[in-house]
Amino acid sequence: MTTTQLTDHSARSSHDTPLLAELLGVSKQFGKGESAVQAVSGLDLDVRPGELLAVLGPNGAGKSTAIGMLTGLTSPTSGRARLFGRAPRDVRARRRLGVMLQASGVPDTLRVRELLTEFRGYYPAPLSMAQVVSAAGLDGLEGRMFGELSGGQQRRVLFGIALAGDPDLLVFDEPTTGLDVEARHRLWDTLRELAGSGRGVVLTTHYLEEADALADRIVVIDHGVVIAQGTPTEIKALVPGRRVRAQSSVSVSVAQQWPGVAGASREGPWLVLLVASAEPVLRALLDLDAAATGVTVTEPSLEEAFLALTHHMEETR
Ligand SMILES: Nc1ncnc2c1ncn2[C@@H]1O[C@H](COP(=O)(O)OP(=O)(O)OP(=O)(O)O)[C@@H](O)[C@H]1O
Repeated sequence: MTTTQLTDHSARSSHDTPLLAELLGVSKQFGKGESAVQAVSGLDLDVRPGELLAVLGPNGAGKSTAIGMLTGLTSPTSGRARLFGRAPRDVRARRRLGVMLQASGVPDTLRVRELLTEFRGYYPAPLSMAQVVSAAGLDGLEGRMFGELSGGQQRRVLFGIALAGDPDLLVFDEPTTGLDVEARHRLWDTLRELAGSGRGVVLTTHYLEEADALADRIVVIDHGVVIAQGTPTEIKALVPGRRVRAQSSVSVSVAQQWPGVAGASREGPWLVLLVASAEPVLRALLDLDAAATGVTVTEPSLEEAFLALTHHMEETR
């Protein structure tokens, strides 16, 4: 996945629609009665040209379901999905969309070149074979059968398939899962290039690091609803600023009552707190337990910050 000469789409996208795709109060229920699962509840989402949008959330949050409704794979139980101002299943909208899903359904016995030729054939103005091969990092793999490729190579082919039609909007469901560090960073470069050329790019990810490194905007979904959205800086500002660790006999339930404590846990003798601001918490800790030792204050990892955000929302819901 190297830098390639992708066509500029900025003029193309913005003249006909300010939003490439939109979910308006969509809900999705799978099954009925006791076994019903409410995967998504009243969710709003929009994607603009030239924007890289990361949809973040824990397992089962509703990310894939939301993406499925945006791309016409699934119909909402209620609410409305629009793709280029049309119903997502309208072929005129679908022609401008490229999707890379987690599961492929691609026949193992087809060769990479055949696959790309077939998918390019579905679109009125596809990228050239050379552009797809270069953008997806498939040089040298064109003659290989899909089923004989490694997991990471197969992901790259799926990426190439998503790009084949030269779409205005690209949707990737966990595109970097299974890629090694180098391949992941190369894919990031290509995703940046795609958004930089005026296309809209939506990706779901579990990796905060990835969303932080790439996204113009992050939407955090949990239990089928949007619990936060904004730039990476805005999202990080929503979550607690410090991690306080101390050997202390103070219980987790007592510490949770202190102002600004968003998360508290115990690791053996250690009390671990995620806090908005360290000073008042340190004061409360030492007031209650003058014998507390080994006190440290550090930046929380993004993982901890994210868990605190989703957990906090759960408690206040
Ligand atoms: N076809 C289906 N039939 C029944 N339940 C489903 C179906 N698809 C999804 N679900 C349920 O809907 C909820 C949301 O699933 P979804 O796949 O959208 O989550 P996700 O955020 O993409 O998760 P992950 O990160 O694990 O991929 C889950 O509880 C899941 O079990």
